[in-house]
Amino acid sequence: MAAGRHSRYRDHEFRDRDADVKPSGRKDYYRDRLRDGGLDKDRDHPYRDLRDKIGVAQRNLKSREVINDSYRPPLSSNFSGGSKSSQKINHLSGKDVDRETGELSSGSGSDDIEAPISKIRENEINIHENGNSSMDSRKRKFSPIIWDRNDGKRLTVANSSSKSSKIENHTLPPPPPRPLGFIPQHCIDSVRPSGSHASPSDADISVDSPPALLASNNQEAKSLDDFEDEPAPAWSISISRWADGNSAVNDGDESLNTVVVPKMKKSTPLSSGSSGQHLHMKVDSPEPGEVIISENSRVDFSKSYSREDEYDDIDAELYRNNHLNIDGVESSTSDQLSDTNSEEEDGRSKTPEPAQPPKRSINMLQGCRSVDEFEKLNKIDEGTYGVVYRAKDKKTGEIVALKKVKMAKEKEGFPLTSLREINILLSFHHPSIVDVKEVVVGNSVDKIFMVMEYMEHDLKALMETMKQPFSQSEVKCLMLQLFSGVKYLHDNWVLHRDLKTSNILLNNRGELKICDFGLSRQYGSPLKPYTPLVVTLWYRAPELLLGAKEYSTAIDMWSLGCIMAELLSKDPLFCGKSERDQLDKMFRTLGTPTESIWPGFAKLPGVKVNFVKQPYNKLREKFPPTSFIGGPTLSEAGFDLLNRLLTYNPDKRITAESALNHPWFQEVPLPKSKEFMPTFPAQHAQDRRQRRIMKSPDPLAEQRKELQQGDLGLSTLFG
Ligand SMILES: Nc1ncnc2c1ncn2[C@@H]1O[C@H](COP(=O)(O)OP(=O)(O)OP(=O)(O)O)[C@@H](O)[C@H]1O
Repeated sequence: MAAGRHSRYRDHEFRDRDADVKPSGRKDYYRDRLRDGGLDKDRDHPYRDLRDKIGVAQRNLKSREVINDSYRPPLSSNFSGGSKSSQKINHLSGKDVDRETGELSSGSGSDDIEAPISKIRENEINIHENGNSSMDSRKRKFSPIIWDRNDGKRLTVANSSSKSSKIENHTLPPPPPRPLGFIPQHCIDSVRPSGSHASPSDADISVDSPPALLASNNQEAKSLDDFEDEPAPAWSISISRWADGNSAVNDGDESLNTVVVPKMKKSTPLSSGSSGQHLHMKVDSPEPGEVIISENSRVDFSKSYSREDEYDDIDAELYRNNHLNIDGVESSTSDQLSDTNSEEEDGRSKTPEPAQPPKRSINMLQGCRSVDEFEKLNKIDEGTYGVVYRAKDKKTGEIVALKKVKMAKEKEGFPLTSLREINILLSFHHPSIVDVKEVVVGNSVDKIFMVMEYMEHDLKALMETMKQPFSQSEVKCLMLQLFSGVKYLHDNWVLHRDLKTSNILLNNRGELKICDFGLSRQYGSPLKPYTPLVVTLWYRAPELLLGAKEYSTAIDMWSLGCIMAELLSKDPLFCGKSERDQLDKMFRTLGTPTESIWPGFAKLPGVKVNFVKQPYNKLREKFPPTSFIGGPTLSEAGFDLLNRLLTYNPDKRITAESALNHPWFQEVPLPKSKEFMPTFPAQHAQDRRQRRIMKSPDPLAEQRKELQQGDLGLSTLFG
């Protein structure tokens, strides 16, 4: 039956697989609605091992595997989800049991547990199993060793499976070693002291200009880069902190945290003999002890190594400035930052240098192809961190998305946000996370592009073209994929921190993928203060809006609640114009929180502001069980899930794992199979952003504005 329906579907419904022909998506969409709850047991595995096609990425992937194998401790099987012991633990603990501290899971949520919902997922919905069989071997290639950052000792993993039906497991395991990104193994080998098992986070990279790059750049020099639609910044080394090239990078602290860009002018071809051209940067997501925020939120690696541990990153820097402002320190941010810098410089000159870990060098760009190997088709969008193009791989004809790392005003190094995004996306493999195939370079190393699988839509732009919102079964299909992707992120100690409908991509095979990891970061235990200025305003959790100093995976779950509501109604749930307005709108709908429903609420920095006092949760009015006026409706179970996502107390907010097992997904209408999701005309030729009607204030734009104003965004809430 299902197979028959499947093939009929294929006969009738054109899927825009090559992304170049426009199907009559609207017609398909409404016809598909009739198939709500239709199940398909005869599905293929859409997960395509794209990296196998891409030589560079494949090599790098292999490198990461080898790297991590070399770090793998005897405990590793406990993390794999495949060992008997871990199965036993999971069976004993049951599906509601909190995830074990430090457990690494493939993200399916059903690795080891036989539960009705996992059967549905495996046999009917076909969302997770696509990743499962392959995911076991393709999950993030991190070593499961947990490192204590302070002393570098290996930590054991507690089998604490405390049961709690009310408090959701947002407790944090210690972080894993940092991903090594696209670092070739031989480079690691060459710099790792023999027998050393130092945490990868200590590693440092030095980048030589790759032969492939050098060759291709000769060709590139002939013509202007196709993808240059903005004047490329002349990345003048002379104005860089690291202008001194080799001397700078070999100098004390700076050698550990420096990005040095080759001495190269825009159209100067690299010569194959340019062995002196190095790009030095930290291997990992540059978090601990290395970042000073500059005007453009870029990495200033040169100053950072000796920073205090608790203020060790761009987030912490922002947080510290917030904190100082809260305490009433009167100084403009720029003053503050320059003061901080000079203090550190002073400190460095007075205090004896601590022993530095051994320097590690790596050839980061080795093997990168040239962007000339792609034909630009059109610009898709221009965001805060980059311009995204639709392009065609000239060799394979494959349509891809190219995200160009924005460095327009970049004077001082590679943007932190992009570094994190590249690192995370290259090390993550999950059906619900956008796949970055490789990194390619333009005619100079200041033009770096991420090559991603092309997705026809983002949910924001898509919903703006839809006359009706998604049906409940479609929303279920989308939310299951979303929860699955977010569970994978959280299981791997990453907070996305910018989940919103424009960062959720959908292709015409019904596959949803999370993109834009520019604000994401690894988190660890104990929590450190991070900036509350993350997450686009409309999707920002109340604890962030109220200035909580520590936050966790629950912030992403709040965003998912806003997204679920938006998918059901087609309109953003809370469209605040400012932080205060956002809270106001939230409280008017969900009720003003109290200390009894959210212990600790009264102590949050923002609570002193007088907000509307509204004692009732009126969310049900927006999503009633039935509607005679055609508004969005939601069953009891659906409303329960939405309420659990939009729970004020972050400790009680539902986790991605629990959400995947929520009864809403088991009741009719059942989640629609991806195969039966509607298709929509791909509007390739249009810049999605220009089409957007409603935009939420962007967190990075906010941060910049507030940095310029020197009040770091607290003026609205903190006086
Ligand atoms: N792989 C992809 N395929 C198709 N479109 C994509 C892809 N990746 C991103 N896009 C489009 O480009 C837009 C911007 O991408 P992205 O969010 O990664 O950039 P950004 O500069 O970080 O944006 P923002 O300012 O919203 O944070 C997305 O909203 C989406 O419409």
